[in-house]
Amino acid sequence: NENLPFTLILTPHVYWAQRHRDIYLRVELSDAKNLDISLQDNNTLLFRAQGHGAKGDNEYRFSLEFLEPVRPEISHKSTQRQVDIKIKKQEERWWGRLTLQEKKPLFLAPDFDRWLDESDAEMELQAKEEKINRISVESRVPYLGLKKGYLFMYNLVQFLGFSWIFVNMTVRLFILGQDSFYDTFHTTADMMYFCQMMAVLEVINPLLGLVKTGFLPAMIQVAGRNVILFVIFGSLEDMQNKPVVFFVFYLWSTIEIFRYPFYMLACISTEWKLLTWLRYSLWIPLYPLGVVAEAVAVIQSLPIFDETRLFSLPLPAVLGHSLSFSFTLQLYLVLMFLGLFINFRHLYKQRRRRYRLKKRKVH
Ligand SMILES: CCCCCCCCCCCCC[C@@H](O)CC(=O)SCCNC(=O)CCNC(=O)[C@H](O)C(C)(C)COP(=O)(O)OP(=O)(O)OC[C@H]1O[C@@H](n2cnc3c(N)ncnc32)[C@H](O)[C@@H]1OP(=O)(O)O
Repeated sequence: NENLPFTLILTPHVYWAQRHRDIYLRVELSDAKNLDISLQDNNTLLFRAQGHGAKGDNEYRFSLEFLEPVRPEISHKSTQRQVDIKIKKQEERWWGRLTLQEKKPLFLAPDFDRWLDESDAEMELQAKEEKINRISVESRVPYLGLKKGYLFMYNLVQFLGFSWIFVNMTVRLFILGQDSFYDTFHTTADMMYFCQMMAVLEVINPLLGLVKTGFLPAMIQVAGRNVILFVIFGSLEDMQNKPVVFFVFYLWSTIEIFRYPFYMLACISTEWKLLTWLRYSLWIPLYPLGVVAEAVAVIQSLPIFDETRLFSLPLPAVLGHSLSFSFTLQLYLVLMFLGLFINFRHLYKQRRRRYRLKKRKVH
């Protein structure tokens, strides 16, 4: 009763957190009724309600004089467990503390469920603004919808192609065992040709600014695979029934059945954590293994090129007959390990960037 001077005033526990624009208060009062929340002098919040708090069913009150002025509109929501209050700051800036008085009231504590420090809150704000900008730009520019549609379809087609290869090889491996190694090329090459020809778009896409991929890593990836597929396997029949084809195709398709669905989800702004982890982790064992398998294929092809003189370079008579293509391939072997180094570093950076960003968002 307001008229009785010795009435005991009960205060609920209040937890707080802030963002650059807002203050959040969580009042520990269950089944709160007769809520009276108001603002005095632009910076003092007065709270009164009946509910179940630390001292049982009672009327609870508190007041908070904020460090800086806040806006008059206060939104609140009373649930079975608590009362949530959101207050907008008048000036959009970070406060050093909540209250004007330096000493924190006893009933007040940080809300660690919502707590962010200033730099994390800045990141959150930036991410929100980026998302809003993206959505508003996307709704205004139909071309962006077209871009996402194109990328989604491209990734879907690649996913289906590589899944077909992967499943086909796996089933044959289970049924035929090691015998399946020898005719991988004849059973899957057409699909691999199709997928790898399509993959040329992965070099064009960054050039057109459609994806953020670097041109060089994409070029190394696509050119590297196409040399193996079209020059080593495609042009030498003797290479086509070697087991190395199995290992090369299997390593390529294993990563792609995770990478393309990851991109598909990115196109519709969705993420599955496990898929993201697989996309940014599987390359760690697969990439070096892939390069080793490709190097074995190149090494195995050297004597065949020497023998068949295919793609050999005619030389003036004084320098000999012709320069075997195997010399070019030996040079290529060195390039391959350079390519491995560049792309391994690139993928490592992409992984770090992805997980550093994620970590910051989680806080
Ligand atoms: C210059 C002449 C060179 C001649 C060649 C000489 C050397 C040859 C050596 C070659 C060695 C190759 C060996 C290799 O063939 C062995 C294997 O492949 S073994 C199997 C394992 N392999 C892998 O794991 C590699 C798989 N490939 C890749 O990861 C990519 O091709 C690569 C270019 C290497 C890296 O990808 P990227 O840079 O795109 O990284 P992100 O996935 O993080 O993407 C960056 C952002 O762009 C968005 N993005 C990219 N592509 C798409 C797409 N198709 N659709 C939608 N969005 C896409 C992606 O979402 C990222 O966006 P955000 O940053 O917002 O998340």
